[in-house]
Amino acid sequence: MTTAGPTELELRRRNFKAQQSTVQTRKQQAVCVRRAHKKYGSKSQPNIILDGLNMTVPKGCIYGLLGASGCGKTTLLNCIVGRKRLNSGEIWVLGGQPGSKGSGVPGPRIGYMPQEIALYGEFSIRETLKYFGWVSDLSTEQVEARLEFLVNLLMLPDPDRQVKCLSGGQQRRVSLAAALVHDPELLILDEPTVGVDPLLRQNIWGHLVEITKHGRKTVIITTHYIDEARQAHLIGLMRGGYFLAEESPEQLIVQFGAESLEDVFLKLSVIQNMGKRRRSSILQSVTDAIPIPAGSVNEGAILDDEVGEISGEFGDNTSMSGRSARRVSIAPDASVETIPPELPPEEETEVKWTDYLKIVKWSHMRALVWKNFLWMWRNIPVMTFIIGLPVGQMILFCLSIGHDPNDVTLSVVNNEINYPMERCEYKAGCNASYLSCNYLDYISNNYSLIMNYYATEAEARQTVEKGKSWAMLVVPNNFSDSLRSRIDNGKDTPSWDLAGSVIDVFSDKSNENIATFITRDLLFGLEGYAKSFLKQCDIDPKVFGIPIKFETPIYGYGSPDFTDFAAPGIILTIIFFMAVALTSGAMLMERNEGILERTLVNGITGTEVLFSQVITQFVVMFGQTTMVLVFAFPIFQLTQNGNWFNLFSLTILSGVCGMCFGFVVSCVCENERSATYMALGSFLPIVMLCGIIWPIEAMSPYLTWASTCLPLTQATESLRCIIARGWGIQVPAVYYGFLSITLWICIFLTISILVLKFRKG
Ligand SMILES: Nc1ncnc2c1ncn2[C@@H]1O[C@H](COP(=O)(O)OP(=O)(O)OP(=O)(O)O)[C@@H](O)[C@H]1O
Repeated sequence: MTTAGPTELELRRRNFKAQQSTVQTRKQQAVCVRRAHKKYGSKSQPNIILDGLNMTVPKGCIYGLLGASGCGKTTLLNCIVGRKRLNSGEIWVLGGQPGSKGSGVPGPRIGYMPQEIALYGEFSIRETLKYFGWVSDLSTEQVEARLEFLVNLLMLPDPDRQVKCLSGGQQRRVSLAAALVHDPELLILDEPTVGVDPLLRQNIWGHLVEITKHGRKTVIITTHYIDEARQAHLIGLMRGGYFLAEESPEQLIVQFGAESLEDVFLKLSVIQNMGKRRRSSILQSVTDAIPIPAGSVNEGAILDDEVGEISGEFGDNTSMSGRSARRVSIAPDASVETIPPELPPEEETEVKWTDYLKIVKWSHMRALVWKNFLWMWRNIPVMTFIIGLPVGQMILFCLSIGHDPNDVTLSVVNNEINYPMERCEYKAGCNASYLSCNYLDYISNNYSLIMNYYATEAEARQTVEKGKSWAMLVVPNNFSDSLRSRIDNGKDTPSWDLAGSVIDVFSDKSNENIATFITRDLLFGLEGYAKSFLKQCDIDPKVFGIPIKFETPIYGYGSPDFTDFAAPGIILTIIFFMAVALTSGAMLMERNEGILERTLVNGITGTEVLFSQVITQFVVMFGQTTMVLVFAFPIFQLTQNGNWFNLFSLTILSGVCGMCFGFVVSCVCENERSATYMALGSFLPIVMLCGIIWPIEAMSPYLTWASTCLPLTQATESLRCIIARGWGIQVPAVYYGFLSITLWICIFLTISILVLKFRKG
């Protein structure tokens, strides 16, 4: 669609006047790009995308950015909206440099529609527009009014339908509506008409023409339908990192005597290619055969494909770099010298020092937190799983870790009895014939050991060697008599009785834990049996006991309990890593679907995104922590002698710490896969080094030092002190845990904020 007759504004758009390139003139454009260089890839293999590109978008125009796929249009737009950084060059947007304080860019002055859909599939159209409207400081009533208008303009379906249920074309229109909802000064649309039918495309262009009519709004649009760009006031034809031409479509068509813009683009591309090979005489003849309108092409592009400026800059066309000054811009109509007086005023925003102190904006926080909760509400099965998962892990821990092994089999060769003719059974009394049978019976009854009897050592040894039994016990044939002699004679016991009163144990120590349990049971069992036997003989049991007595412990448990030892570390680890997974997952989802980029262009800051996630995830973590603690203590009866508040707050802090680590993971990693590697890669070191499953005192001295600095080490020790010793916050071992984890939260948050701030392009 074209407007009838040249308006004053159109005249202005066509009028160029050579003048000095000053910051002043650059600030007066809607967008002004100078000597832009942007490359991806490494130093040795750079992929140069923008190569000295100049671009001038006057206020109040529709600027069509055209070029082949992959030529760098999206990259250029991302640099303009402040989401990517140039390697060198300058960009001015609405009078300021993107990202500088007070420029308003990124912010609600811009409406940005990225190439990807970048919307929340679970939200309805209404909710989507409400979110983007709120982000841009609109009230709910204003959003509703705009919604009605945009539904009509873009022929959107019922606003209460969910975005994920719409067709691809409908989703693109919702995405466009989200960019238009706050009626911004500068609209940047990356291929808004892809997949849109011709009638609707016409509507969209009609709307763009309408909003730019009064010169207050500016539109930059990329499209693959080159001919629809005829409705733009200016077009930039991009190729090889710079513009082949930057001119009004009518003028280009006239100058090149072409039928369509597509023809112009083809001609310019051929000319540019020929310039690259101008030393070839064969190609030179072809070049000569193509009619080139005088002064209409970027000579620099022909002469030297490394250089890049072509801009016929609106009121600024002498601003060429040394290199690009060799180029000839597409000539403006030099006959017209006047510039209409009322250029849109220069945007100057005063920056107060207090602005630097404002970390978050409450309207932004409201929109973000509302959006996060709405997403959760729409994903109840996912959320149930997320809250239920730590509980499941805790139940598994309580059921599986730290308990004594059951039914451990031992192979016994008792040479005191004539096996298999005779049975080895308990016989009461001081004069019982086989004390070994009484001892083995005592052990079987009091410990979870199963005795299997064999006639020969060879048979018994085979069972151990084949893994059917964990140890072989060999009882000497005169064990009972020798033991009695030992008790009766004390230090005068003959050496044969000393040797004859010893049961030999041959263990399978391939499983250290089970071997240790067997050793413990045999020793404690012997002590227990000896005491009962001595009592039956009216002898003081102390005679046989070792001269050390373990009284009731001051803290902790009578018998070693690994479940209670490991529980504090396990609780903190579960909550920490669930938060890592949840946060990095949520952030990466937003980032990779382009939603985060879009939100940041709307003026939301990385810090606000982080804080909103902190608030939302905190609620989730609260639920997770409560459930985990309920299952660990009241239900599974793990020891808890301490203050519930301290226990709860330290667990929550570990979740917050995990959340902040999740932010770091999502900021540093490009995709879910690298995030998974990073999270998994950190899991085992933390579990191994933080004293969760083994005391840090047992580590090598250097590791002990390193371990002390890790996020969960002090916290685990602190939690152990709280629940096992019942210590309060005033005790250093307890508050060190709180301090260390708080310090880690600050470190992770700072890293995330810095990475979000500085990692662009
Ligand atoms: N993050 C990135 N890292 C490395 N290369 C990139 C990155 N983003 C884009 N590129 C490369 O930069 C070039 C320009 O990409 P860009 O998306 O800007 O092109 P485009 O003109 O918008 O293409 P299209 O019209 O197909 O969307 C492409 O070759 C692309 O592969």
